Amino acid sequence: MTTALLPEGLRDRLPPQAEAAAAILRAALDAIRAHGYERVAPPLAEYEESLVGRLKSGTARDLLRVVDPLSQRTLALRPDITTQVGRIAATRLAHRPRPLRLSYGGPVVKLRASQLRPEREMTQIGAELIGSDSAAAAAEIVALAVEALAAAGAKSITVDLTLPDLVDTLAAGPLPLGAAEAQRIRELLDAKDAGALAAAGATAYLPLVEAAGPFPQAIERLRAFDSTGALASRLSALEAVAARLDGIATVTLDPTERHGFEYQSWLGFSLFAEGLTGEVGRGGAYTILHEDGREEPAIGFSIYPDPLLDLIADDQPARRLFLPLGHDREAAAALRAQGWITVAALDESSQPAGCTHVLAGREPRVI
Ligand SMILES: N[C@@H](Cc1c[nH]c[nH+]1)C(=O)O
Repeated sequence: MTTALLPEGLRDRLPPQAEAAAAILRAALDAIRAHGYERVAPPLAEYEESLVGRLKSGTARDLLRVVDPLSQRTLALRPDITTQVGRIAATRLAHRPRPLRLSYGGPVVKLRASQLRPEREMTQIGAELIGSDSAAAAAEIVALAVEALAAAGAKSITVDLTLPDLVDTLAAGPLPLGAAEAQRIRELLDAKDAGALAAAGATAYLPLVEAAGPFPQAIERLRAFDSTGALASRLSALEAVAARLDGIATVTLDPTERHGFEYQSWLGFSLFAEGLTGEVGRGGAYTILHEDGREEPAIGFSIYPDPLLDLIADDQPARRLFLPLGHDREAAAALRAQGWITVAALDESSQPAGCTHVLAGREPRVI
Protein backbone atom coordinates (compact mmCIF):
# COMPACT_ATOMS: atom_id res chain seq x y z
CA MET A 1 0.00 0.00 0.00
CA THR A 2 2.67 2.52 1.01
CA THR A 3 4.73 2.00 -2.15
CA ALA A 4 1.63 2.79 -4.19
CA LEU A 5 1.68 6.27 -2.64
CA LEU A 6 4.51 7.20 -4.98
CA PRO A 7 4.49 6.94 -8.77
CA GLU A 8 6.52 4.15 -10.34
CA GLY A 9 10.23 4.88 -10.39
CA LEU A 10 10.11 7.54 -7.68
CA ARG A 11 11.07 6.79 -4.11
CA ASP A 12 11.91 8.20 -0.70
CA ARG A 13 15.41 8.11 0.61
CA LEU A 14 15.49 7.25 4.31
CA PRO A 15 18.23 7.29 6.94
CA PRO A 16 21.07 6.49 6.59
CA GLN A 17 20.95 6.55 2.77
CA ALA A 18 19.71 10.14 2.47
CA GLU A 19 22.65 11.34 4.55
CA ALA A 20 25.07 9.18 2.57
CA ALA A 21 23.68 10.58 -0.69
CA ALA A 22 24.46 14.12 0.46
CA ALA A 23 27.98 13.07 1.51
CA ILE A 24 28.60 11.43 -1.88
CA LEU A 25 27.41 14.56 -3.70
CA ARG A 26 29.72 16.72 -1.59
CA ALA A 27 32.75 14.44 -2.01
CA ALA A 28 32.40 14.16 -5.79
CA LEU A 29 31.79 17.90 -6.25
CA ASP A 30 34.79 18.76 -4.06
CA ALA A 31 37.02 16.53 -6.19
CA ILE A 32 35.77 18.30 -9.34
CA ARG A 33 36.02 21.78 -7.80
CA ALA A 34 39.67 21.23 -6.90
CA HIS A 35 40.43 21.01 -10.63
CA GLY A 36 39.07 24.49 -11.30
CA TYR A 37 35.48 23.64 -12.27
CA GLU A 38 32.95 26.21 -11.05
CA ARG A 39 29.54 25.05 -10.00
CA VAL A 40 26.34 26.07 -11.76
CA ALA A 41 22.86 25.15 -10.57
CA PRO A 42 20.23 25.27 -13.34
CA PRO A 43 16.56 24.76 -12.49
CA LEU A 44 14.82 21.38 -12.30
CA ALA A 45 12.36 22.33 -15.05
CA GLU A 46 12.62 24.50 -18.16
CA TYR A 47 10.68 25.29 -21.32
CA GLU A 48 10.84 22.15 -23.37
CA GLU A 49 12.45 23.84 -26.37
CA SER A 50 15.36 25.18 -24.35
CA LEU A 51 16.14 21.67 -23.07
CA VAL A 52 16.46 20.31 -26.60
CA GLY A 53 18.29 21.65 -29.61
CA ARG A 54 21.08 23.29 -27.65
CA LEU A 55 23.48 20.44 -28.26
CA LYS A 56 24.09 19.27 -31.81
CA SER A 57 22.27 15.92 -32.42
CA GLY A 58 20.38 16.22 -29.11
CA THR A 59 16.80 14.94 -29.18
CA ALA A 60 13.64 15.33 -27.12
CA ARG A 61 13.70 11.74 -25.91
CA ASP A 62 13.07 10.93 -22.27
CA LEU A 63 11.28 14.15 -21.35
CA LEU A 64 8.68 14.19 -18.59
CA ARG A 65 6.52 17.14 -19.63
CA VAL A 66 4.00 19.31 -17.82
CA VAL A 67 1.90 22.22 -19.02
CA ASP A 68 2.67 25.30 -16.96
CA PRO A 69 -0.64 26.90 -15.97
CA LEU A 70 1.16 30.24 -15.55
CA SER A 71 2.82 30.57 -18.95
CA GLN A 72 0.56 28.12 -20.79
CA ARG A 73 3.74 26.65 -22.21
CA THR A 74 5.16 23.16 -22.04
CA LEU A 75 7.79 22.66 -19.40
CA ALA A 76 9.95 19.59 -19.10
CA LEU A 77 11.81 18.16 -16.15
CA ARG A 78 15.48 17.92 -17.00
CA PRO A 79 16.69 14.43 -17.92
CA ASP A 80 20.30 15.64 -18.27
CA ILE A 81 22.05 18.71 -16.82
CA THR A 82 24.65 18.78 -19.64
CA THR A 83 22.14 20.38 -22.02
CA GLN A 84 21.42 23.07 -19.43
CA VAL A 85 25.14 23.75 -18.97
CA GLY A 86 25.35 24.07 -22.77
CA ARG A 87 22.60 26.68 -22.67
CA ILE A 88 24.34 28.60 -19.89
CA ALA A 89 27.68 28.47 -21.72
CA ALA A 90 26.07 29.75 -24.91
CA THR A 91 24.09 32.54 -23.28
CA ARG A 92 24.80 33.93 -19.84
CA LEU A 93 28.43 32.80 -19.76
CA ALA A 94 29.10 33.30 -23.50
CA HIS A 95 31.37 36.24 -22.64
CA ARG A 96 33.59 34.21 -20.29
CA PRO A 97 37.04 33.26 -21.60
CA ARG A 98 37.50 29.70 -22.86
CA PRO A 99 38.13 27.02 -21.86
CA LEU A 100 35.26 27.38 -19.43
CA ARG A 101 35.13 24.72 -16.73
CA LEU A 102 31.73 24.15 -15.09
CA SER A 103 30.35 21.55 -12.69
CA TYR A 104 26.90 20.56 -11.46
CA GLY A 105 25.09 18.11 -9.25
CA GLY A 106 21.43 17.48 -8.61
CA PRO A 107 18.41 15.38 -9.49
CA VAL A 108 17.41 14.55 -13.05
CA VAL A 109 14.15 12.90 -14.09
CA LYS A 110 13.56 10.50 -16.96
CA LEU A 111 10.25 9.72 -18.56
CA ARG A 112 10.82 5.98 -18.38
CA ALA A 113 12.80 3.73 -16.16
CA SER A 114 15.00 1.19 -17.87
CA GLN A 115 15.09 -2.47 -17.01
CA LEU A 116 18.53 -2.03 -15.51
CA ARG A 117 17.58 1.10 -13.58
CA PRO A 118 14.07 1.09 -12.16
CA GLU A 119 14.44 4.68 -10.92
CA ARG A 120 13.09 7.59 -12.89
CA GLU A 121 14.71 10.18 -10.62
CA MET A 122 18.42 10.04 -10.00
CA THR A 123 21.32 12.19 -8.92
CA GLN A 124 23.56 13.38 -11.71
CA ILE A 125 26.96 14.91 -10.93
CA GLY A 126 29.34 16.12 -13.59
CA ALA A 127 31.78 18.50 -15.16
CA GLU A 128 31.90 20.11 -18.60
CA LEU A 129 34.95 21.65 -20.25
CA ILE A 130 33.71 24.13 -22.84
CA GLY A 131 35.76 25.54 -25.71
CA SER A 132 37.87 22.49 -26.54
CA ASP A 133 37.52 18.79 -27.19
CA SER A 134 41.21 18.14 -27.86
CA ALA A 135 43.05 15.02 -26.76
CA ALA A 136 44.38 16.97 -23.76
CA ALA A 137 40.85 18.08 -22.81
CA ALA A 138 39.64 14.48 -23.19
CA ALA A 139 42.42 13.16 -20.95
CA GLU A 140 41.60 15.75 -18.29
CA ILE A 141 37.87 14.97 -18.36
CA VAL A 142 38.17 11.19 -18.35
CA ALA A 143 40.72 11.24 -15.51
CA LEU A 144 38.51 13.66 -13.57
CA ALA A 145 35.50 11.38 -14.06
CA VAL A 146 37.46 8.52 -12.51
CA GLU A 147 38.63 10.72 -9.64
CA ALA A 148 35.11 12.00 -8.93
CA LEU A 149 33.71 8.48 -9.01
CA ALA A 150 36.43 7.26 -6.65
CA ALA A 151 35.70 10.19 -4.31
CA ALA A 152 32.06 9.08 -4.35
CA GLY A 153 33.20 5.70 -3.04
CA ALA A 154 33.47 3.56 -6.19
CA LYS A 155 36.15 0.87 -6.28
CA SER A 156 38.01 -0.80 -9.19
CA ILE A 157 36.81 1.57 -11.88
CA THR A 158 36.71 0.57 -15.56
CA VAL A 159 36.48 3.07 -18.41
CA ASP A 160 35.08 1.79 -21.71
CA LEU A 161 36.08 4.12 -24.56
CA THR A 162 34.11 4.40 -27.77
CA LEU A 163 33.99 6.44 -30.98
CA PRO A 164 30.31 7.45 -31.42
CA ASP A 165 30.78 9.06 -34.86
CA LEU A 166 33.01 6.26 -36.17
CA VAL A 167 30.63 4.97 -38.84
CA ASP A 168 29.83 8.51 -40.05
CA THR A 169 33.54 9.29 -40.35
CA LEU A 170 34.25 6.10 -42.29
CA ALA A 171 31.11 6.46 -44.40
CA ALA A 172 32.14 10.00 -45.40
CA GLY A 173 35.68 8.82 -46.16
CA PRO A 174 37.30 5.51 -46.97
CA LEU A 175 34.22 3.24 -46.72
CA PRO A 176 31.41 5.22 -48.43
CA LEU A 177 27.80 4.59 -47.38
CA GLY A 178 24.53 6.42 -48.00
CA ALA A 179 22.73 7.96 -45.02
CA ALA A 180 20.14 5.17 -44.65
CA GLU A 181 22.79 2.51 -45.15
CA ALA A 182 25.04 4.13 -42.55
CA GLN A 183 22.17 4.12 -40.05
CA ARG A 184 21.61 0.38 -40.63
CA ILE A 185 25.31 -0.47 -40.37
CA ARG A 186 25.53 1.56 -37.16
CA GLU A 187 22.71 -0.49 -35.63
CA LEU A 188 24.23 -3.80 -36.75
CA LEU A 189 27.62 -2.82 -35.35
CA ASP A 190 26.03 -1.70 -32.10
CA ALA A 191 24.42 -5.16 -31.89
CA LYS A 192 27.73 -6.76 -32.96
CA ASP A 193 25.75 -8.76 -35.52
CA ALA A 194 28.57 -10.02 -37.76
CA GLY A 195 26.24 -12.28 -39.76
CA ALA A 196 23.82 -9.50 -40.65
CA LEU A 197 26.72 -7.17 -41.48
CA ALA A 198 28.12 -9.68 -43.94
CA ALA A 199 24.64 -10.25 -45.40
CA ALA A 200 24.24 -6.49 -45.81
CA GLY A 201 27.43 -6.44 -47.87
CA ALA A 202 29.29 -4.43 -45.26
CA THR A 203 32.20 -6.83 -44.89
CA ALA A 204 34.61 -3.88 -44.88
CA TYR A 205 33.10 -2.92 -41.52
CA LEU A 206 33.40 -6.41 -40.04
CA PRO A 207 36.86 -5.97 -38.44
CA LEU A 208 35.32 -3.33 -36.15
CA VAL A 209 33.32 -6.03 -34.36
CA GLU A 210 36.59 -7.71 -33.46
CA ALA A 211 38.29 -4.50 -32.35
CA ALA A 212 36.67 -4.51 -28.92
CA GLY A 213 38.17 -5.53 -25.61
CA PRO A 214 41.14 -4.61 -23.41
CA PHE A 215 42.60 -1.34 -24.71
CA PRO A 216 46.09 -2.39 -25.86
CA GLN A 217 44.86 -5.20 -28.10
CA ALA A 218 41.78 -3.32 -29.33
CA ILE A 219 43.70 -0.20 -30.34
CA GLU A 220 46.19 -2.37 -32.23
CA ARG A 221 43.36 -3.96 -34.21
CA LEU A 222 41.87 -0.55 -34.94
CA ARG A 223 45.25 0.73 -36.14
CA ALA A 224 45.53 -2.25 -38.47
CA PHE A 225 41.97 -1.61 -39.71
CA ASP A 226 42.71 2.07 -40.37
CA SER A 227 44.99 1.55 -43.38
CA THR A 228 44.00 4.92 -44.91
CA GLY A 229 44.77 6.88 -41.74
CA ALA A 230 41.26 8.40 -41.66
CA LEU A 231 41.09 7.64 -37.94
CA ALA A 232 44.72 8.46 -37.11
CA SER A 233 44.07 11.58 -35.00
CA ARG A 234 41.23 9.88 -33.11
CA LEU A 235 43.34 6.83 -32.36
CA SER A 236 46.21 8.96 -31.08
CA ALA A 237 43.78 10.83 -28.85
CA LEU A 238 42.44 7.53 -27.49
CA GLU A 239 46.03 6.53 -26.69
CA ALA A 240 46.56 9.81 -24.82
CA VAL A 241 43.40 9.18 -22.78
CA ALA A 242 44.36 5.60 -22.00
CA ALA A 243 47.87 6.71 -20.98
CA ARG A 244 46.38 9.21 -18.53
CA LEU A 245 44.27 6.45 -16.96
CA ASP A 246 47.24 4.17 -16.45
CA GLY A 247 47.21 3.05 -12.82
CA ILE A 248 43.86 4.63 -11.90
CA ALA A 249 41.40 2.64 -14.01
CA THR A 250 41.09 -0.40 -16.25
CA VAL A 251 40.62 0.72 -19.85
CA THR A 252 38.67 -1.11 -22.52
CA LEU A 253 37.73 -0.05 -26.03
CA ASP A 254 34.50 -0.78 -27.85
CA PRO A 255 34.70 1.43 -30.93
CA THR A 256 31.17 0.79 -32.22
CA GLU A 257 29.23 1.07 -28.96
CA ARG A 258 26.60 3.76 -29.47
CA HIS A 259 24.10 2.98 -26.77
CA GLY A 260 23.35 6.03 -24.63
CA PHE A 261 25.55 8.31 -26.74
CA GLU A 262 23.04 10.59 -28.34
CA TYR A 263 24.93 13.83 -28.90
CA GLN A 264 28.52 12.71 -28.33
CA SER A 265 30.84 13.05 -31.33
CA TRP A 266 34.37 11.72 -31.69
CA LEU A 267 34.72 10.36 -28.16
CA GLY A 268 32.35 8.65 -25.77
CA PHE A 269 33.06 6.69 -22.61
CA SER A 270 31.18 4.66 -20.03
CA LEU A 271 32.22 4.17 -16.42
CA PHE A 272 31.81 0.97 -14.45
CA ALA A 273 32.75 0.03 -10.89
CA GLU A 274 33.07 -3.07 -8.77
CA GLY A 275 29.84 -4.43 -7.32
CA LEU A 276 27.55 -2.33 -9.50
CA THR A 277 25.51 -3.60 -12.43
CA GLY A 278 25.46 -1.38 -15.47
CA GLU A 279 27.26 1.87 -16.00
CA VAL A 280 27.62 4.47 -13.24
CA GLY A 281 28.56 7.28 -15.53
CA ARG A 282 29.34 8.36 -19.04
CA GLY A 283 30.61 11.25 -21.04
CA GLY A 284 32.21 12.42 -24.22
CA ALA A 285 32.85 15.20 -26.70
CA TYR A 286 29.95 17.19 -28.14
CA THR A 287 29.06 20.46 -29.86
CA ILE A 288 27.22 23.41 -28.35
CA LEU A 289 25.07 25.48 -30.74
CA HIS A 290 25.17 29.23 -30.10
CA GLU A 291 22.33 31.69 -30.82
CA ASP A 292 24.19 33.06 -33.85
CA GLY A 293 24.70 29.59 -35.35
CA ARG A 294 28.28 29.29 -34.15
CA GLU A 295 29.34 25.82 -33.04
CA GLU A 296 31.58 25.33 -30.02
CA PRO A 297 33.37 22.11 -29.05
CA ALA A 298 33.02 20.81 -25.50
CA ILE A 299 33.68 17.65 -23.54
CA GLY A 300 32.40 16.42 -20.22
CA PHE A 301 31.12 13.61 -18.06
CA SER A 302 28.23 12.75 -15.76
CA ILE A 303 28.19 10.21 -12.98
CA TYR A 304 25.06 8.67 -11.50
CA PRO A 305 26.18 7.66 -7.99
CA ASP A 306 22.85 6.43 -6.53
CA PRO A 307 23.69 2.70 -6.93
CA LEU A 308 26.68 3.28 -4.64
CA LEU A 309 24.21 3.91 -1.82
CA ASP A 310 23.10 0.29 -1.91
CA LEU A 311 26.66 -0.76 -1.12
CA ILE A 312 26.69 1.29 2.06
CA ALA A 313 26.18 -0.85 5.12
CA ASP A 314 23.19 0.08 7.26
CA ASP A 315 25.07 -0.67 10.45
CA GLN A 316 27.33 2.27 10.95
CA PRO A 317 26.33 3.66 14.33
CA ALA A 318 27.60 7.21 14.54
CA ARG A 319 28.47 8.30 18.06
CA ARG A 320 25.26 9.72 19.46
CA LEU A 321 25.19 11.52 22.77
CA PHE A 322 22.05 11.62 24.91
CA LEU A 323 21.53 14.95 26.68
CA PRO A 324 19.44 14.48 29.89
CA LEU A 325 17.06 17.17 31.11
CA GLY A 326 18.98 20.07 32.67
CA HIS A 327 22.25 19.15 30.94
CA ASP A 328 25.14 21.59 30.50
CA ARG A 329 24.23 23.35 27.21
CA GLU A 330 27.67 24.85 26.71
CA ALA A 331 29.35 21.46 27.08
CA ALA A 332 26.85 19.99 24.59
CA ALA A 333 27.55 22.77 22.06
CA ALA A 334 31.31 22.26 22.45
CA LEU A 335 30.91 18.51 21.81
CA ARG A 336 28.74 19.15 18.72
CA ALA A 337 31.49 21.43 17.43
CA GLN A 338 33.83 18.43 17.77
CA GLY A 339 31.53 16.34 15.60
CA TRP A 340 29.29 14.68 18.18
CA ILE A 341 25.65 14.18 17.37
CA THR A 342 23.46 15.03 20.34
CA VAL A 343 19.89 13.99 21.08
CA ALA A 344 18.21 16.02 23.82
CA ALA A 345 15.60 14.73 26.26
CA LEU A 346 12.23 16.42 25.88
CA ASP A 347 10.85 15.38 29.28
CA GLU A 348 11.49 12.98 32.18
CA SER A 349 10.24 10.02 30.20
CA SER A 350 12.73 10.53 27.30
CA GLN A 351 14.92 7.47 26.75
CA PRO A 352 18.45 7.47 25.28
CA ALA A 353 17.30 5.06 22.56
CA GLY A 354 19.82 4.73 19.73
CA CYS A 355 22.45 6.68 21.67
CA THR A 356 25.93 5.36 22.41
CA HIS A 357 26.80 7.88 25.14
CA VAL A 358 25.14 10.06 27.76
CA LEU A 359 26.37 13.45 28.88
CA ALA A 360 27.46 13.19 32.53
CA GLY A 361 28.50 16.62 33.76
CA ARG A 362 30.67 17.91 30.91
CA GLU A 363 31.88 14.52 29.66
CA PRO A 364 30.31 11.86 27.44
CA ARG A 365 29.97 8.52 29.24
CA VAL A 366 29.49 5.23 27.35
CA ILE A 367 26.02 3.80 27.87
N1 LIG B 1 25.30 14.02 -19.73
C1 LIG B 1 25.68 12.86 -20.50
C2 LIG B 1 27.14 12.56 -20.36
C3 LIG B 1 27.97 13.71 -20.83
C4 LIG B 1 28.41 14.77 -20.11
N2 LIG B 1 29.10 15.56 -20.98
C5 LIG B 1 29.08 14.98 -22.16
N3 LIG B 1 28.39 13.87 -22.09
C6 LIG B 1 24.87 11.65 -20.00
O1 LIG B 1 24.52 11.62 -18.85
O2 LIG B 1 24.64 10.74 -20.76
